[in-house]
Amino acid sequence: MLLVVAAFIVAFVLLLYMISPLISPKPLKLNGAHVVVTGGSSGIGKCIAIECYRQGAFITLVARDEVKLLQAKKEVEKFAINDKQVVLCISVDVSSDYSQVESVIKQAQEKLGPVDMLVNCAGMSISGKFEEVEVDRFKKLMEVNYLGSVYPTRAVITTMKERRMGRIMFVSSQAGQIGLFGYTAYSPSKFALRGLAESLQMEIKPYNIYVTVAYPPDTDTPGLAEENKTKPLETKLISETSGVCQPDQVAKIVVRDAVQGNFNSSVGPEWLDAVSSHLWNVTRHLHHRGSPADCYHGIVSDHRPLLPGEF
Ligand SMILES: NC(=O)C1=CN([C@@H]2O[C@H](COP(=O)(O)OP(=O)(O)OC[C@H]3O[C@@H](n4cnc5c(N)ncnc54)[C@H](OP(=O)(O)O)[C@@H]3O)[C@@H](O)[C@H]2O)C=CC1
Ligand SMILES: CCCCCCCCCCCCCCCC(=O)[C@@H](N)CO
Repeated sequence: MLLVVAAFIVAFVLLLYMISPLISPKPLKLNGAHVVVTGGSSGIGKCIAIECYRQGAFITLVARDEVKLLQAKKEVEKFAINDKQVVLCISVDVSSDYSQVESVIKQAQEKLGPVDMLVNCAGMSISGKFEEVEVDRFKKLMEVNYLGSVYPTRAVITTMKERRMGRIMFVSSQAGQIGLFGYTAYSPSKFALRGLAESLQMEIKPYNIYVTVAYPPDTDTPGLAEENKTKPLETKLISETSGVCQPDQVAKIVVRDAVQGNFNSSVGPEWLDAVSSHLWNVTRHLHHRGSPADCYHGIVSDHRPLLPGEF
């Protein structure tokens, strides 16, 4: 009798253990993990690398400019918590040629072991009115922001599936949740990441691999400073409603979410999530008076802007 009860208890615990990954994944242990960060030499990517390093990870920084890479490596190394930790630098364009990306990922795995977490943060932004953005920029942004995330992901996925573990982060943007004035070239490249992430997550959940999509607001980085040089006033005014974050704050939030295996990682005001899912309706209402950006045009051209209650 006692034996039967014991057997039941063992079976029950075993069952719980088996289904536990279906309920919520086991957090990834960053201590000793190998984290690859594309775009790791600057801005948000560099802060993500630091955040992981200070939790004991081994880091591979991926970007093009070797001088910036070495500079970033030195900065990251200041946050070591033990003397075994390593920061590896790899110079490659993540968007141009898959075989190159595949071969540098292979090199990184030979040096620091299989990739436990891939952070796709390499990216760029161009803003401007649709007809003023050079036509070839639309292609460029899709290449860097979208294909530049597909290639590294493709290069790590087989090993992750074999090992039945891993994390993949895509750094989208709030402009990847809602389309905004001035972002006709940028937003679609960030929306694309969500389609990729959702489809991929469905395929790889059975392999205990978790995908995170991060949606940061404007963040104080060299990339933002560059973008601001040519940003239309309307875009500035709209973006201001969401504020400007510091890259180390963003890094903390998105790394925590990736470690926990959360699919969405929103940074900044919670209300944006709600707005984004209802924006289509909001837009439809606004069309009685003009496009959503018109309320911001209002600010610019001294017409009375729409108030929230008037939507
Ligand atoms: N800052 C912001 O306001 C926000 C940024 N984001 C997104 O976060 C990510 C990082 O932005 P941020 O930190 O501002 O950018 P930065 O311009 O400061 O850094 C971009 C990084 O990506 C690398 N990179 C760019 N293109 C390539 C490429 N083709 N191949 C390899 N590496 C490349 C750069 O190095 P190198 O040039 O040497 O290759 C650099 O390390 C981007 O994807 C951006 O869209 C999202 C929301 C807000
Ligand atoms: C009618 C309802 C109106 C809703 C307003 C919502 C406001 C959202 C502001 C979004 C800011 C976009 C930041 C893009 C950041 C980015 O990715 C670039 N900076 C990259 O360099």
